[in-house]
Amino acid sequence: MIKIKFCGISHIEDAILASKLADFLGVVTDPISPRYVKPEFINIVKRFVDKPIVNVKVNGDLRVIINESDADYVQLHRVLSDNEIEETLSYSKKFIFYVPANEKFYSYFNTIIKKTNHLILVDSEKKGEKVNLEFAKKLVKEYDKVGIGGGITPDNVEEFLSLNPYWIDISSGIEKYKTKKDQEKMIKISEKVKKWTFIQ
Ligand SMILES: O=C(O)c1ccccc1N[C@@H]1O[C@H](COP(=O)(O)O)[C@@H](O)[C@H]1O
Repeated sequence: MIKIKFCGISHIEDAILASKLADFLGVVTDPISPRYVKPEFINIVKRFVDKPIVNVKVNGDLRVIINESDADYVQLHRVLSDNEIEETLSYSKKFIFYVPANEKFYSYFNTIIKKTNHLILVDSEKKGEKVNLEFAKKLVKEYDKVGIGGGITPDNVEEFLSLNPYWIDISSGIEKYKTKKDQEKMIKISEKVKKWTFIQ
């Protein structure tokens, strides 16, 4: 079954429901985000749920990010330098590498898959925009650990599932308002993913 990551979790009750419906829970600990929470929130969430928690970060030093919480994964939501990619090889942490959905980042994608075997998230170049699905489709075919994010909602999720990614990543599309998840939207997406797998 295609896996689900519900991202931008900032309330315990949302984390508890997400842990019943999704495979990964994302917590954004970068102050750049309106969904920002302190890294300590991850350690609190881990007391309530048994699904892997992803610490999503745009900026900051890798060593600091890795050590600031007990997250199971670190999602590096920026384009890394060659030195930073090399640096990730020295850590035992599991990473998610963000690849912006634009042809000009195809060589970056290739560098990551040659050097590492971590998860990759292909997501829109600009937050709030829909991902370039043609580019996402190409990456999904070339590497089996690609997830897709960027503009997924309960109403359009089938379009993303049809590319058969390893996982899908949803943040704003499951919100009631910024920072608060809409439980009905989370349930609707999870049901659609289950049904999709069943009819394939
Ligand atoms: O969600 C955020 O606020 C965020 C901030 C900074 C970097 C990444 C962020 N979220 C990631 O973007 C995807 C897609 O989001 P959306 O569904 O289009 O709103 C999300 O799942 C996170 O991995």
